[in-house]
Amino acid sequence: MLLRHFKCHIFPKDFPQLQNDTFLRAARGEETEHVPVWCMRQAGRYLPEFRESRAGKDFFETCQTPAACCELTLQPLRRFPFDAAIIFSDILVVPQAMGMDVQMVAGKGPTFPEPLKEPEDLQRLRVKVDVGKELGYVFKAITLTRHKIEGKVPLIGFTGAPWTLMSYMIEGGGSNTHSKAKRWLYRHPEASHMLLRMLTDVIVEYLLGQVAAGAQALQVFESHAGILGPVEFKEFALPYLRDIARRVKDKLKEAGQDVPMIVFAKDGHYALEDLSQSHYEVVGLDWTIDPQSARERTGGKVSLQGNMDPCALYAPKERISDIVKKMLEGFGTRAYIANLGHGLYPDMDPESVGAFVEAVHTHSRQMIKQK
Ligand SMILES: Cc1c2[nH]c(c1CCC(=O)O)Cc1[nH]c(c(CCC(=O)O)c1C)Cc1[nH]c(c(CCC(=O)O)c1C)Cc1[nH]c(c(CCC(=O)O)c1C)C2
Repeated sequence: MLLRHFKCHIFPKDFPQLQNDTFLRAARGEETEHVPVWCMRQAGRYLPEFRESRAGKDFFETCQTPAACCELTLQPLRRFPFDAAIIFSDILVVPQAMGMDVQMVAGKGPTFPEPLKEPEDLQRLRVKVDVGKELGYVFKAITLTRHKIEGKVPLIGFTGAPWTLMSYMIEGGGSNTHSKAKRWLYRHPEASHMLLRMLTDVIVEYLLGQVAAGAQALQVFESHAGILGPVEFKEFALPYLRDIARRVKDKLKEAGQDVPMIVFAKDGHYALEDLSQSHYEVVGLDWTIDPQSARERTGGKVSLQGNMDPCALYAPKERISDIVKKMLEGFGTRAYIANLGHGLYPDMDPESVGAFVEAVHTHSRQMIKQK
């Protein structure tokens, strides 16, 4: 069913031609004239126009309104010469599609009023999720944005990874220890695997639907990798990350499509070697990893993305420029996508973001010319 859905959606959309494919080429390890750059949470509260658009509106209602998602996605591009855009949405729309209630509580963040407590609670989840019906609003937002972006830069689709989503579904929201979710791993390993498999199935369809709708790259956020150790990561996170990439790629190949995939496992430095052999073209890095050692440990198998400490944006402009230069020297200019090591924070100065983008472009152009 999916492939049919797929084929009839991929071709007739007549999207404007892509003008800047630097990000896609870097993802594939090809030469570029400058290092491409984008920021996680670039569509976010550090922009006054974002705060104005979001004011007084429910967060998930905004996610369900394609025109609003499109506008929020495009806002940062009007200010800065980013080389990619990421669709405005949230990772928690997947648990919603599986039948869970998630609300955005002011001052607290996303909250599940009835989190999963015991394995029996898995029965509350939808057995078969109709992804087109439940998440069609994301696909519409992607298609609309692909048109409105006018081919300026590629559009990235995304999802949360199974372990990260599982931990939210059990914790009921953000957590410092994630001990409720980790309790499942140690006490209910079979039910944990069952939930992770259910999530994986939905995520695969969700990502394929995003590509069919117009996404030109896909990022998988394993934001809670750091709460696991190497043993648990190998058992409860890595197999599902691999399965997602393999299944998505197999289906895309059948449809004659090739879309680069990025895996970002926050604080998962212990898994870097494994991640670089997980069928993703790009491995995203947080700032706790030294660029050179990341290159050595991934052995030239993948492109790398990251990893300036977001807090470096609090530094004066000249210092940001120096930090960027060092980062570029560490990673090298080939097979590299500049980004922060995690998302932008709401109190960051848009001008510093501009300085970051400019420093990446200016220094990398110079370095590439001197090669
Ligand atoms: C801007 C925003 C988003 N989500 C949330 C906000 C802030 C709330 C608001 O603006 O009203 C709530 C929002 N959504 C979430 C949180 C974190 C909650 C917590 O764990 O405490 C918050 C505050 C959950 C979430 N949501 C997301 C992640 C993975 C990335 C990461 O590690 O930060 C996670 C963990 C993904 C996400 N979320 C969002 C994007 C948009 C595109 C972009 O990056 O520009 C993306 C990619 C958008």
